[in-house]
Amino acid sequence: MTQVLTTQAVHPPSSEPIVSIRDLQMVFPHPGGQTVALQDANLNIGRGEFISLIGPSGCGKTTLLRLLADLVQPTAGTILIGGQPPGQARRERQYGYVFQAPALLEWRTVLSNVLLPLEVMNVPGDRVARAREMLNLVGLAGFERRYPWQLSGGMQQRVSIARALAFDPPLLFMDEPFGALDEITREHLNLELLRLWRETGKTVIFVTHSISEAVFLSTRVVVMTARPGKIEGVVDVDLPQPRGDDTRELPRFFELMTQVRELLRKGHA
Ligand SMILES: Nc1ncnc2c1ncn2[C@@H]1O[C@H](COP(=O)(O)OP(=O)(O)OP(=O)(O)O)[C@@H](O)[C@H]1O
Repeated sequence: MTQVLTTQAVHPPSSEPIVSIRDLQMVFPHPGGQTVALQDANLNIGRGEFISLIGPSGCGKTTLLRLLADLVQPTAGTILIGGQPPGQARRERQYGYVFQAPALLEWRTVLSNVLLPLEVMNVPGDRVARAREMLNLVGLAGFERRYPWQLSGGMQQRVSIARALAFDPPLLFMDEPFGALDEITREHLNLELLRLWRETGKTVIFVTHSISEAVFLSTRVVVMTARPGKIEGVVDVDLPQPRGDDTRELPRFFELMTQVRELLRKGHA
């Protein structure tokens, strides 16, 4: 693993990592062979970091998120989330998960989509107030009674972020949440996400295919390589905070994009 620069996080990571990944390996068997989706992955993530995972298609980014979320079990290695195995972290609702597609229930209103996980888990307290608060946080106050099909793709993805935040988890896993959106909407949601990250102090692990999105959002960019999926290097993003549209004009922004691109090329080679 290559350390390229020093970390400059807005929420300085504590000495105790919130996520610790050690010698992680994931092999999927298939008829006639096996796919090594992930090999020798090692990474510590500090509380309050914003980590992007970037790499070619099939390099194991989603697999890594699914392993962290206890949706699949590794063939070797260990993961600790807040010092606990992923299964325990899941039971304690330590993370929210935002998928590439918003995956909202079409027959439920925006408010009741955000309420759903609170209802399913029978969370005590004023659930409606909590759901409204989350919708407010993602800029959707006033849209509570709309249905998903009445919203744009970007707004639907905001609803799914509000839903993932309903339990107020310290960690947010996001798998290419803005991949299907046009560039301007994506840039707008990037700004919104950074605002949310600053206001809440959550730790975010974000999968993307976009170099500029990764550099703009992150405190560190983890570059992965395909077949077998490995961590090629980690770029520490020392751009000043808070970031805004002018961040994209900084010479340092372009330098960091070049560093990420070079690591990606190295991985491809
Ligand atoms: N459940 C599964 N069974 C068998 N193989 C799988 C399974 N899940 C993933 N794989 C394989 O593991 C590899 C990594 O897949 P993964 O979806 O993690 O990649 P990715 O980097 O997220 O790709 P993309 O950028 O295209 O979303 C791929 O070769 C994929 O075919």
